[in-house]
Amino acid sequence: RAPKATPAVSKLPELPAVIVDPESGERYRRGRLLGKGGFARCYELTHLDTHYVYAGKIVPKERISKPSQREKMEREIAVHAQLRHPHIVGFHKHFQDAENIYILLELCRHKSLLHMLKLRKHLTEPEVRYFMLQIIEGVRYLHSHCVIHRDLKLGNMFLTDTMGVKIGDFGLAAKLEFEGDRKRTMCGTPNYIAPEVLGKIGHSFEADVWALGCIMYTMLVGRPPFETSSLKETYARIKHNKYHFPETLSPVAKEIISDLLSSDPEERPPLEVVIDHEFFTQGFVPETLSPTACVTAPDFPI
Ligand SMILES: COc1cc(C(=O)NC2CCN(C)CC2)ccc1Nc1cc2c(cn1)c(C)nn2-c1cc(Cl)cc(-c2ccccc2C(N)=O)c1
Repeated sequence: RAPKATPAVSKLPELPAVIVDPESGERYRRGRLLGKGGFARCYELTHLDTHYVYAGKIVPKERISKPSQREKMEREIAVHAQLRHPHIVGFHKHFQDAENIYILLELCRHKSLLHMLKLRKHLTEPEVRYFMLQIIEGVRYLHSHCVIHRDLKLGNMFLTDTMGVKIGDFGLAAKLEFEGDRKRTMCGTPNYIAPEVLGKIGHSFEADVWALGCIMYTMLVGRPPFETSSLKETYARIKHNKYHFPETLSPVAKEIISDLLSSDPEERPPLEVVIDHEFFTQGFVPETLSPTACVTAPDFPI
């Protein structure tokens, strides 16, 4: 029998070294590839006049040829463009040319919490207090603007020069249209998916609170609470709320994480209650963190 032909994956055309915004004529030098996510490739883009450096997400139009893919891209831009907050990644502008869609975002030079955790294995409680308080402020801002992020995860928590946290990647975000509105579908699979999203019974802001519980557990323990080698088993553990705490975790950390990981969305505390929990009020919170210290394992527990 003739050998099976390998499916041809269309090779993307080389991107130009200088990218021009057709409407404004502004030019950007394309620097190094920072990473890939979904259909996007992310490069350092330097404005040739101001020399300002952006994280430029570039999406080839041929990769989003279906109407549903185009609508998803347009929704991500529409949601992110309206947001402005110290703990939300800055949205500068977007434009397109014949081949690509370009989204210019705030560059976060210390990458993300995912990169940091990979170097550190797990973080200390003071560091988790420092990062969680900023992430919670960002999520409170989103919810106050009727936006559910729906894919809060360490890889979307970007770190600035001063180790500040900025929430990014609004590719799965949704805007609720009215009080009590609930979403029943989602195109794409969040990393820390809540039980009500799995059960397709309708989800809202509480799905983000669940993800915050997963993020906090992962930073302290070094692995996600429901992680297994099989997606089916992971989903079964989420549905049955099956996870364990290592003995090393303090009782207050266990208590707030358990609240955030309540199976019933209505039992998860509102974020204004979370920040008043003893874990955040009774423990040392660093004013600042040093970039170098953060990415090297401490010799002693701080
Ligand atoms: C200097 O700033 C950065 C350096 C690096 C870096 O050194 N990456 C190295 C990874 C290993 N390879 C071999 C060499 C490059 C990563 C992110 C940076 N900053 C940054 C990225 C940003 C944003 C703001 N700031 C925003 C907003 N979005 N993204 C963004 C966008 C997309 Cl499409 C992918 C990813 C992405 C990059 C890598 C892994 C994971 C991801 C991910 N999906 O988050 C990130």
